[in-house]
Amino acid sequence: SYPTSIQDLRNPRNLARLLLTLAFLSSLRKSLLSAARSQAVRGCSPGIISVADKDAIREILVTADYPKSEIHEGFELYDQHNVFSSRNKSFHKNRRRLVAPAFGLQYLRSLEPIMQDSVQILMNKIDEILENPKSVKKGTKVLPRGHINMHSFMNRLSFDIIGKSAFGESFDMVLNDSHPVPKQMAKALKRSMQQSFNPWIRWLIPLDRSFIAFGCERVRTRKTQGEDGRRADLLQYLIDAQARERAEGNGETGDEYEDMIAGKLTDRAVEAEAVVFLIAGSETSSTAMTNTLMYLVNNPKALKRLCDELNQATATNQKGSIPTYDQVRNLPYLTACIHESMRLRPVAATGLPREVTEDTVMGGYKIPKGTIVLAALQELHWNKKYYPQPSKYIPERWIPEESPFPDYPIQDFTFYPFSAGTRNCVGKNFAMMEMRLILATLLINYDVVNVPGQRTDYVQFITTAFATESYVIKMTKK
Ligand code: HEM
Repeated sequence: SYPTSIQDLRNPRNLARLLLTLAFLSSLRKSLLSAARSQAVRGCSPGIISVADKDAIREILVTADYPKSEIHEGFELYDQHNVFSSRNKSFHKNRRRLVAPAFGLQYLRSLEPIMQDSVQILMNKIDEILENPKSVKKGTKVLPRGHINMHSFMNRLSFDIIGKSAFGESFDMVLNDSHPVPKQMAKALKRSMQQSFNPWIRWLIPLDRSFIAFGCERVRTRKTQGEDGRRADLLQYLIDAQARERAEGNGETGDEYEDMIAGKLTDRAVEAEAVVFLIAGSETSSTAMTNTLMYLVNNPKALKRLCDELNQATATNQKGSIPTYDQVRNLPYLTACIHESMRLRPVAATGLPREVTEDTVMGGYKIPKGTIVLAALQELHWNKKYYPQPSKYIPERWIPEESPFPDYPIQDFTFYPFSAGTRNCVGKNFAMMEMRLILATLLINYDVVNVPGQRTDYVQFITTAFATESYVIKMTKK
């Protein structure tokens, strides 16, 4: 029942109802006006199109390099552009120049111990559950002996690794699964995507951005510790880059807005970039690792061949130990298995939106200025012109001398799991190192077997995720 007279409004619940309705109507009016405006601009053409043609995708991402769409502003943290969200090319160029060296192979070497320690903790936890299936967190479903929810553990492990790498502190998700930040973040990102398409939702449920405050607090603590707090990690790289910029006379002017637009590494910018690493570098890696394990347990021949390769490469290691990155970085079959799973299930499956800046023609269609285009990566990766038997997991197709499809060598510009062009994934080397080390460690130390009858369909908010948030594998210690 809505208020019908001024007197009714004395009741706070009625007043709240009226305000909520007005907010909703105003937001709806805005959405309709904006839709009408775009329709007027474009005539009858649609506002958003999904593009799967190889040349058109290359044009979107590389040659024309269309700017990211307005939706990316949902990733601005504390009104700061950042390397992921920015739509401004000169800002992005400057910020990327400052951030990218942190992901150079040289610097990543220093993160190897972080990854190794984290995967050791994971192995300890898996061993504990194999011994006693009830030792999962209270309230979590107890699975039959030997069954491990790999989706959950990959997710928790990738948060621990990025927590340690970007903030110097693990979330201890593998151990306790109770830190509020990963859950808050996942929820906020999902909602932020929903809000981008339905702005009125923000009136009903405001975004919980407490995970950003957490990240900023950690950055400030590290900075106040000075040299005593120095560690070899991504955050330290940003802090050192800021000091270098200041020492070279490229520091801030003091005008907050000007500094932000110019891409200067202000204190706020360092905080924003560290939080972006957390957002961009957690669920992406964990989904890619779960996908690879899922394909392997469903393809025992490929699994056996990979285990043989890994065992041979680490034959001199003690039983139960973790390989070094040097032992696993150049293994062709491991790389092929990861590539094949990222071909079949790229985490940015539908592509992220870009905006066409001038009238153009793509694949024979006129595309008016202002249209949002999505590079449909999964469609491209499943095109049988480039990948025969596209729905099958065949790692050998990535090894030219062994490919069952010698007439179909892998072509350039048909595989974009990390996107391409100026906005490609800056964390690609980090992700590949993490995936190689973790998958190798698990497969060297455990026999893994498929548990049939599970749902494996997925949904996409910003990146793809298992719809059931679960994928169980049967494991036995070797
Ligand atoms: C398997 C794991 C990963 C995949 C598949 C992946 C994929 C991608 C893709 C497709 C983009 C382009 C997004 C767009 O077009 O808007 C991207 C951008 C980005 N990724 Fe990753 N990513 C992964 C891991 C990581 C990690 C571990 C980090 C950091 C630690 C990271 C940091 C970033 C950043 C900062 C950007 C924005 C780059 C820019 O616009 O200059 N990613 N990633």
